[in-house]
Order: sequence, then C-alpha cells, then structure tokens
Amino acid sequence: MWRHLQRSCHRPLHPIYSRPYSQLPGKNVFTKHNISCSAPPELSSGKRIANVLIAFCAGFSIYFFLDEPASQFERPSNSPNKFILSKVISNEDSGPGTKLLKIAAPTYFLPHNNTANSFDPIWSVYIKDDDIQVERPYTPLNGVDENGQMTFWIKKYPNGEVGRWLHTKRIGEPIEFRGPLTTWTWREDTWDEVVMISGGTGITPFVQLFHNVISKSPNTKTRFTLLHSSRVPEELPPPSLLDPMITFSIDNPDKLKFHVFVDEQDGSEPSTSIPAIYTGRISENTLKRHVFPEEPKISWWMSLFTNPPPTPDPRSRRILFLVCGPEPMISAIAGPYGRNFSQGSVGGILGKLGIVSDQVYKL
Ligand SMILES: Cc1cc2nc3c(=O)[nH]c(=O)nc-3n(C[C@H](O)[C@H](O)[C@H](O)COP(=O)(O)OP(=O)(O)OC[C@H]3O[C@@H](n4cnc5c(N)ncnc54)[C@H](O)[C@@H]3O)c2cc1C
Repeated sequence: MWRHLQRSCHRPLHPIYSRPYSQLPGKNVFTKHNISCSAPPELSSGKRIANVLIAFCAGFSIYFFLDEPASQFERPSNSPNKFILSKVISNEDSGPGTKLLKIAAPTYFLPHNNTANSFDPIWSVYIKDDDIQVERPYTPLNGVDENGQMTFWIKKYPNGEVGRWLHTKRIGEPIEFRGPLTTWTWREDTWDEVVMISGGTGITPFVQLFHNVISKSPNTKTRFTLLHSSRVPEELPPPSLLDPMITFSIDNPDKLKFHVFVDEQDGSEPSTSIPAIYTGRISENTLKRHVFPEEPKISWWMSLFTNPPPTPDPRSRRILFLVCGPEPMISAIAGPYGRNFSQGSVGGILGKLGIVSDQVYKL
C-alpha cells in the first residue's frame, strides 16, 4: 500500500485530478484567454458587480445549503472514473495523527445494490482534495454499511497533502470520491492459510477482508492469521477496528489468529483492551513462532524406531502472505516492490523462509 505513499503519491493517478494545483492552468492563462475573445457588450460597473454578486450567492446557496441524502448527491454515471459528490457524516480523532472519517455513499454502493465484482474485497476509493485537485486511494473499513455510509481510518503525515486536508473536514462538508477500485480479490477454496501482515494504517484492507469475508463465511476452510504492528501502544488502531477482530479470534481460534505488536513500549496505553501485545518488530522468529511452528520433537528413544518427520517445505503449502504497510516494512518482510509498481521478487524474511512469488501479495 505504501508504495503509493513513498513513490507514487505524485504520480498522475487520474490525468486531470492528480496534477498539483501549481501546475493547473492558472489565473494568468484564463485572463489571457478572455482578452483574446471577442468583447461582450459593455455593462456598467455597477451592473457587473450586481451580476457577479447574484451568481456568487446562487452558487453558494446550492453548494452549502443543500442537505439531502447521499442518493441525491450521486452523479448519473456510476463509472469508477467519475467523481461522486458526497458529504462528511462524521470525523473523529482516533489516536495520534489519525481520524475515523465517515462519508455518505450513493445508492448503487449500498450492499443490496452493489452486485459488481469490483466491490469484492479488497477495494478502495480515490478521494479528491478539492483545494489542490489531487486524489489518493483509501479503504472503506467495512465496505459500505446498510445506511450507505463508508468509514475510513486515515493517517495524517506531517507534509502529506490529502491526509492533512481530510483531517480538517467537518460534518456536512462536501467531499468527492470515485470508485470502487479493486486492490486484491478474495477467492474461495484457493488457500488453506492466509497470513496478513500489516503496519500502521496498513491494517485497513485486512479490516475490510475481516468484515466481508472472514467473519461472514462460516464454511470457509481457510485459516487466517493477522500480525499487526504499530510504533507504540497509543498508535494501535482504535477499538472499532480492533474489538470485533479480537473477539472473533478468541471465539474462533481455528479460523483467525490475531497477534498485536509494537516497536517499543513508551508508557502509552492502547485505546482498547488487547489480550497480549508483543514488543519488537515482526521478525523471522515471529513468523517461525506464529506461522511455521516447529513440529514437536520426538524423544531420543523413539527416534531409534521411527524416522524424524521431514521438515515441511513451505512451497508445498497452499499459503498466501498479504503484506500492507510502510514501504520499509514491506521490503523487510517480503522484499521491495519491482519497477513500475510491479510486485517484484520475494525477498526479505519471506524470501529467506523459502516463500515464492505466487504465495505473496504486496498491497
Ligand atoms: C490501495 C490503497 C489504499 C489505501 N488506504 C488507506 C487508508 O485506508 N488509510 C490511510 O491512511 N491511507 C491509505 N492509503 C495511503 C493513502 O492513499 C496516501 O498515500 C496517504 O494518505 C498519504 O497521502 P497524503 O496525500 O496525505 O500524503 P503525501 O503528500 O502523499 O505525502 C505522504 C508522506 O510522504 C512524504 N512524501 C511525499 N512525497 C514523497 C516522495 N516522493 N518520496 C518520499 N516521501 C514522500 C511526505 O512528506 C509525507 O510525509 C492507501 C493507499 C493505497 C495504494
């Protein structure tokens, strides 16, 4: 996920909207164009000012005082390339530098209406920063709920553009987004085991997978493991993200194993009760302990009569690793992305453990 943040954040994701404001046609270009046009009939300066004021007031009223449900905001086209005008329903602090932002979605996003494959987990939407005409992708945590609302967990970076802008948005303010865009597709009966490894807000796609697949597919045979890491306890995800997964993993240990890590214990507290928090980064030992536990050793006298069991080759397992987080974390765990935003070869800890490329997906 963070390859976008580190390297492609200024890549033109959408030809019109990804250009920084400074590069968009400016006031001078517009003025020059007006001068070259045939002159309109002369108006007295008083009339001109009155016209401008009337036009401004009309635009202002339409923009700010319409308070209609989300469905009224939708554009006629449901193309993922067209921006949809929506509005902020809530925007709440959720720890240092993060907010939970809730926005309205159009009716064709509602679960009972959205039959398109592109809504299959994991999907995201591009939100546009209207001030500078730049868009960034964000992952709706639960997809779209029955009320037609999407909730995002959004981090603000000190010099980041869209994240900082989203943090300033207040209830009722307009917001534009486009989508859905598929990030990764879940396929039933394909993997015996899916191991999700996340850092920081990189947990958001896995929260969506949890809500839309893991907690809703009682018959799936796939076992899931989530290893999540944040810098310090107070930066761990808020209760609305963690609590449902913690409860589910306690009630269904054969379906979901959930382990939480922090880089360091700085004396701060997590915002919810977590059964165990491991200190230290997710390492080779972590994976050996939680994903590849050693077979129980047989006693020396048993070994006189039986051959020791062969060490299982991870390549023979139907296991998939999904990795999402800051780019240095992706590199350490699964090796860096390739050129032109390709997956690249498997390196890092997973490479060392013998995991091959069709067993890894870097989100
Ligand atoms: C599919 C997908 C889903 C995502 N979902 C979420 C989500 O649910 N929640 C979430 O918070 N984020 C999510 N992201 C990340 C998000 O899209 C943005 O990348 C992130 O919010 C930063 O954008 P920004 O405009 O705020 O910051 P940017 O302006 O992109 O800057 C971010 C940080 O990187 C630094 N930076 C800027 N440019 C460069 C550069 N060229 N090289 C190195 N550093 C640079 C800045 O100084 C700043 O500290 C997702 C990304 C993807 C690809």
